Formats: sequence, C-alpha cells, structure tokens
Amino acid sequence: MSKKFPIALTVAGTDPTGGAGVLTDIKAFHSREVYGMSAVTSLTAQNTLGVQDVYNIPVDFLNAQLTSIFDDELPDAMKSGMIATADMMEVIKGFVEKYRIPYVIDPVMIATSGDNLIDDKAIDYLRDHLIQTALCITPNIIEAERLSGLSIKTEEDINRAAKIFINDLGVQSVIIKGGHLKGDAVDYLFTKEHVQRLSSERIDTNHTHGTGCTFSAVITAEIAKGKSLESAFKTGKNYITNAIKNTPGIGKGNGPVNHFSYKGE
Ligand SMILES: Nc1ncnc2c1ncn2[C@@H]1O[C@H](COP(=O)(O)OP(=O)(O)O)[C@@H](O)[C@H]1O
Ligand SMILES: Cc1ncc(COP(=O)(O)O)c(N)n1
Repeated sequence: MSKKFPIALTVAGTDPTGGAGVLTDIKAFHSREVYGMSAVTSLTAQNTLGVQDVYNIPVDFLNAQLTSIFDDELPDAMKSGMIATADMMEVIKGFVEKYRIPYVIDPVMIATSGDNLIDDKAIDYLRDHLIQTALCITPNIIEAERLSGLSIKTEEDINRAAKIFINDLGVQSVIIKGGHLKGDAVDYLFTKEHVQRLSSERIDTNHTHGTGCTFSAVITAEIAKGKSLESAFKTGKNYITNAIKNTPGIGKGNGPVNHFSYKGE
C-alpha cells in the first residue's frame, strides 16, 4: 500500500512538559500535516523553569530504535536535536549515510534555562564528523560561536562564521538564527552560492522554550514534502514568529510556543 503522507523523523531528547525536544517536534510535524516518527536519545526531567535531571538512553537502544524505523519505512526527511554523546552521534551518522536521508541538524548544546545538554566530546564530534552529513544545520548564536570558534555580535561576524562553516568545516548549508541578538529577530541561510536573510519583529516575551526545536522541525517537515530549503526556511520563520506571538502561556518560567495558530505556507 502506498503511504498517504510525507514522513519526518526526529532523533532527539524528551521534555516531559512538551515544550522542547521530541514532543514539540512531533507537534510541529503534525501541524504541517506530516506524519511524525521519533527515536529518543535522552529522557530529561525538565520544565519551563529548567532541567532537573537527564537520563541518556544506552547507545545500543538508540540503534535498536533506528533499526526498527528504517527496517519498516523510510522517512522522507529527518532532524536531530539533543544528542548527548559522541557514541550516539556515530550511530546516527551510520543511518544517515546508509539511507541517504535529507537531514537537518539543530546542534542543541544548552537549554534556554542555561543547562548543558551534551558533553564536550560530543561537541567536537558534531563539529568534525556529523554536521558534514546534513543538508542544513541550524545553530543559534551561542552554538555558532562554539562550532566556528568566533565571537558573534554583528551581521559581519555572522558572515564570517558562515564562511567557516561552509569553507572550513564543509557543511552544505547553515541557518544562523539571530534569536539571541538584540533588535529584530533576523535569521540567515547560507549556501555555497547565496545568502537568504529573513527578518521579523522581536516579540517581547520570555516564552521561547523550544523555539529552535520547533523551527528546525518545521523546516524538516517541509523538506519531507519535497519543498526547497529556501521555501522551508520561509515557512519555518513564519511558523515560529506566529507560534511565539500566540504563546499558550504554559508554566511558571520560559513557556513553550503555540502549534495551533499557524495555517499559512
Ligand atoms: N523574541 C523573539 N521574537 C521573534 N522571534 C524570535 C524570538 N526569539 C527567537 N526567535 C526566532 O525563533 C527561532 C529560534 O531562534 P533562537 O531562539 O535563536 O534558537 P534556539 O531556540 O536554538 O536558541 C529563530 O527563527 C529566531 O529568529
Ligand atoms: C530535550 C531538549 N532538547 C532541546 C532543548 C533545547 O530547547 P531550545 O529550543 O529552547 O533551545 C531542550 N531544552 N530539551
């Protein structure tokens, strides 16, 4: 029987309050009318106030989850978020290379609350071995600084970091997200050939838990539909701006975003 929906897979950690990680990714896939699958890397005990505890799934069991998925049905695109260790990254790299699946990496390192989510060896593996396997990586400013080794304060710094990603580290394309800079919220997609700049007003809120997860999940969903990266980037930006603006107001701290309100392209 032929499948009726595109399929997107997320490989990431869980947040029991549903604001970040696997749960927000699946909500975003569903909202974009894409069938969602997941392989869990870590269980976290976290909420809108911070991360209270982390349990990393044994690497063999991550392998087992991915084997179950890929033995049965090939997703049209996949993304990853929190991958706590280099061993886990190696397993994921194996599947991406074997099945040649379009892959978006959100190089998650630190939660909005400031808690570390992955170890230093994992950051090195991400930079030296994993990001090269992706169609696109979506670092925020802090992640772009850590991976490129530059301090990023201005648009010029962003351009320099992008050159390092593409020319020195060998990534196919990079979206550097300006959510953590001042002024308008500006994101930049760099490929070897061109730059696409998308700007939105900065929304004055602390309800930005899971924004990076959601943004990369929407991009992955659009890629699963066969959309171009440029078009997926536009949808991701429109979706996240709307989702932050219409915050559902959940929790006592940095709340999650709204997956019900965006109906556009
Ligand atoms: N206060 C805000 N107002 C509008 N857009 C925002 C705001 N904060 C983040 N964004 C947007 O949300 C997306 C995620 O960005 P960012 O917060 O930088 O990533 P991360 O969640 O990985 O730290 C980007 O498209 C960014 O421009
Ligand atoms: C399991 C998990 N994955 C990712 C994030 C980062 O979230 P954000 O999108 O706010 O940077 C998180 N807090 N928890």
